[in-house]
Amino acid sequence: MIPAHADVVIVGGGSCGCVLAAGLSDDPDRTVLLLEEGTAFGSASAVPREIRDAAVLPVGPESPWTADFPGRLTSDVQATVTRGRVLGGSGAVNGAYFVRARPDDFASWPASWSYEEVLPSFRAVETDTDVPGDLHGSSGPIPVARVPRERMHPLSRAFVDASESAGFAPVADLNAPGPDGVGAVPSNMRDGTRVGPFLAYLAPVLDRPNLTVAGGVSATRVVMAGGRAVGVEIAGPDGPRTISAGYVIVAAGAVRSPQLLMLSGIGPADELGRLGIDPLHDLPGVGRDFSDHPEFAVPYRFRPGLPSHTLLLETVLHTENLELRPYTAAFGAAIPGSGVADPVLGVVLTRPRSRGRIVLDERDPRRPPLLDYRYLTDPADRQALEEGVRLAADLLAATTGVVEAGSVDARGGRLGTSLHLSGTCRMGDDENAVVDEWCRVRGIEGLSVVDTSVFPQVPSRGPHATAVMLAYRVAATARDALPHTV
Ligand SMILES: Cc1cc2nc3c(=O)[nH]c(=O)nc-3n(C[C@H](O)[C@H](O)[C@H](O)COP(=O)(O)OP(=O)(O)OC[C@H]3O[C@@H](n4cnc5c(N)ncnc54)[C@H](O)[C@@H]3O)c2cc1C
Repeated sequence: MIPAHADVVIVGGGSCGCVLAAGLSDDPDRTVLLLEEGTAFGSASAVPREIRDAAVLPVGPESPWTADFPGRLTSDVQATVTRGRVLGGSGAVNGAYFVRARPDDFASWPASWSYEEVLPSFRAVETDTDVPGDLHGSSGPIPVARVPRERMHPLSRAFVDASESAGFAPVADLNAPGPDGVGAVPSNMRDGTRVGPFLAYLAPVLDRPNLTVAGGVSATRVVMAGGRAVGVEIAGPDGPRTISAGYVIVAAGAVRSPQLLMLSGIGPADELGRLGIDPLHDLPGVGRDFSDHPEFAVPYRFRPGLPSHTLLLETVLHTENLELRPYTAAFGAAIPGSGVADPVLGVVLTRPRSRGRIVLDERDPRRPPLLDYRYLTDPADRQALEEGVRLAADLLAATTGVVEAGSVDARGGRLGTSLHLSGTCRMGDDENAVVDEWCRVRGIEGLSVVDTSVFPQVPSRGPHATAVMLAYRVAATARDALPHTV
């Protein structure tokens, strides 16, 4: 049963929402209500096999665990952008590549988020099963493991060999600061099971009497009174109603968090007014200047007879502004229904300069918004990606087992997105910042946004480990400050 009031209401049971709900309900004197639009599992054992299997991304067109959004990558490339819609969120359906942001990524964050400040939280969330030492955790709930070189798919091994022959250095631990090179992907998995924030953080505490998790419930508006968030309007199986809240945390992900703020009258006032939304609080940065990694797919075929079902990505090469990802499984095998028969070498721009924005649907702002990426609008991005594609072609030509490498022109290499959307409600103190350094919405009491929306920009690596670290650290910091019942 959904209570009429909770001390803290968290909107969105995704990667960050699960970690926040576990951290904040750790205090038995605080009631916490977690609202998730997708399916909520009542226990770890209720999680279906396709969500557990780290070799499969359960995100195809038929997936019941995702929501799709219209995306415009460039003026002439459209895309469907997938996000998790299930307890565990995008972290329940993702590639299980659990890599930390680099120390220099935190230069764009407030000083309280320097690499030195966040390292203890990176350590606290993980148990690294391969690498001992001070850089890694040994008692956190997320297991981090790598496929050793000798057990990699022959294609991954051959790619590592080709990279090293081309002069790139081997890197033993991609989660350690240090020079770029080629190394094994750190994955949040144990014995082939994807262990995301639901299984790691929330499932073990679901029986707490002060924690309610409600699935199939969508927050439609944050209710405001006198400059303060006082509740959440929801739509669920029992129809619409309002929940009162001592504090509201929006963790609906980088698409839906800014949309929910705007539907609540928090955002660029002129734009909200045009859409018929009463602008309660002018924050021009909501939904603006987001960043994500453009990813160009170079198709290839490898010698018949090699294993086809494997972890999708076992090794990557980092160099300057690029990540090269030799996906070993055909996307058709790893993403049911994707229809992509050949494996691809992904060429990712890790520090893109171009910025995009979320555009609400003028017909009805409650409909899925358009993600206008404006990829490659900065000429430096286009040039770097083209260099990456040339490097990919050279490395594929030198990779033993590759029998046909798609020339990008001939086989139609494709521009896509890595699905690492960040920065739609940026942290900071400039006029376009939406939240302060502790994720509190600027100028409003009782309201925070805690998810990848608040990253000042997309990290130069996948964002998942950084998202979990963020939620863990915010929960730990807010533990005493947020409302309690007694
Ligand atoms: C297919 C895919 C593969 C990826 N692979 C990787 C990878 O291998 N490595 C990596 O580092 N990153 C990867 N990412 C990115 C990473 O998983 C995400 O950045 C991260 O999980 C985002 O966490 P979040 O908490 O910000 O949002 P999410 O995990 O997306 O959570 C948002 C949650 O809020 C819920 N919600 C939304 N609106 C409402 C509402 N109004 N009311 C109630 N609930 C709502 C959603 O259903 C969802 O469960 C991938 C992403 C995708 C989609």
